[in-house]
Amino acid sequence: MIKYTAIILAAGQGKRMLAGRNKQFLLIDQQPLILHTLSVFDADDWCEEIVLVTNERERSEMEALLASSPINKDVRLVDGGAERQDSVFEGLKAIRHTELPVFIHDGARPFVKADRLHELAECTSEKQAALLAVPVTDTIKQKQGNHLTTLDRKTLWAAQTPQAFSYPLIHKAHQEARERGYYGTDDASLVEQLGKEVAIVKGSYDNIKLTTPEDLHKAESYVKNQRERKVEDPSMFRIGQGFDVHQLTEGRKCIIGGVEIPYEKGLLGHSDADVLLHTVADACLGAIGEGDIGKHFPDTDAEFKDADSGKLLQHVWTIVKERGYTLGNMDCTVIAQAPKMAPYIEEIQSNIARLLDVEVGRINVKATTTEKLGFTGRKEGIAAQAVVLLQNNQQS
Ligand SMILES: Nc1ccn([C@@H]2O[C@H](COP(=O)(O)OP(=O)(O)OP(=O)(O)O)[C@@H](O)[C@H]2O)c(=O)n1
Ligand SMILES: C[C@](O)(CO)[C@H](O)COP(=O)(O)O
Repeated sequence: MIKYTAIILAAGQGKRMLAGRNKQFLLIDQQPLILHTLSVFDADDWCEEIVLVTNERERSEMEALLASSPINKDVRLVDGGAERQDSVFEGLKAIRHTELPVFIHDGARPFVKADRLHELAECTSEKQAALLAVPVTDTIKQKQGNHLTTLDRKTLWAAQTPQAFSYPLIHKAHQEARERGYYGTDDASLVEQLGKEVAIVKGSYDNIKLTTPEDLHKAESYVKNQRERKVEDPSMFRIGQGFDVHQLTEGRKCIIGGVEIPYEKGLLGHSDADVLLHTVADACLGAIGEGDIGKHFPDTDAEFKDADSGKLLQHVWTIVKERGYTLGNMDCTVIAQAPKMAPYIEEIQSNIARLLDVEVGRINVKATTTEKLGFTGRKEGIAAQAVVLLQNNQQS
């Protein structure tokens, strides 16, 4: 667990929302926007300190809102400034745990998820500066006069928040920007101005900033959709199954269950094509109702080209754990005419146990041929199946 502090910005006016008042107080699913945002950080054990930057004129209203809210953590209020950047600086001055990485987050982004916060914390503790961002999906044109230029979409990322930094670095970046009279539209840009690298942690397209009235409608339907998907009384156990196939081809490695198996052919795929770890990840996602790995790691995304499937499985497992589940047990079958799997089964079981940080006794891996029948029998490909049983600890 990497502890962090959070500055939540709510001192704007929300002019583009056209609501005649600061959008932070507008209701989404009968709860003010700012409470949705604060509750994410309130629920996150990694978050050690919260500073809420508010508008001087709205301070008493905000205090009253917090007093009657279900937020448990102590939320320290400070008055913001004229521009977002001024508000961040006021927030920075109020932070007490300056030894921890500081997250700067728009109060107007209520849908950021704990798994993104944790990946950001891990990245920041290593790299000093990081932000959540998503690849741009539209084609972006730059207009200068009447002249249009089309930018190379492959290089473009849409910046989100939180943006996270070591405290001394972001304090220095803000201090120097103030001295130069530079105003950026985000905090990472101030660090970029110092010539320092800022790392990207992939965010989610759901992490929208509520800016215009249309965003309010999107937020309402997002919350409604989340509520409908939520199982109010999650059962003690959830079961999931996975199935995957990869083609055997020359010139590729044959990696199964994280073990590189010597064989004349290897498995073809966008990632390292580890058919068994993909199956296990799918079974885990299936058990928590989170779709499949295609949804989380699209094979159109260059980031996952030749990706280590062990890392993908660990990411999936973080999501499972954050939902409060642990592994009951898992049973997997590798369906391969060749290579012979028996010599590698124990190593594969240990590998999966290590990736999930569980006892190896909870993992069973077996292998079968299909008696030379079908595509596996003809050695054209390898298939794998898995079932997992998850146990909900929050219930017990
Ligand atoms: N002086 C400011 C301006 C903005 N913010 C905060 O920064 C976040 C992102 O800004 P934006 O979405 O632009 O919010 P507003 O400034 O409120 O909106 P608008 O620009 O439409 O007036 C918001 O949570 C907003 O409350 C702030 O704390 N202090
Ligand atoms: C910080 C930010 O949310 C990243 O996308 C964005 O730049 C804030 O801009 P705004 O003009 O204050 O909405």
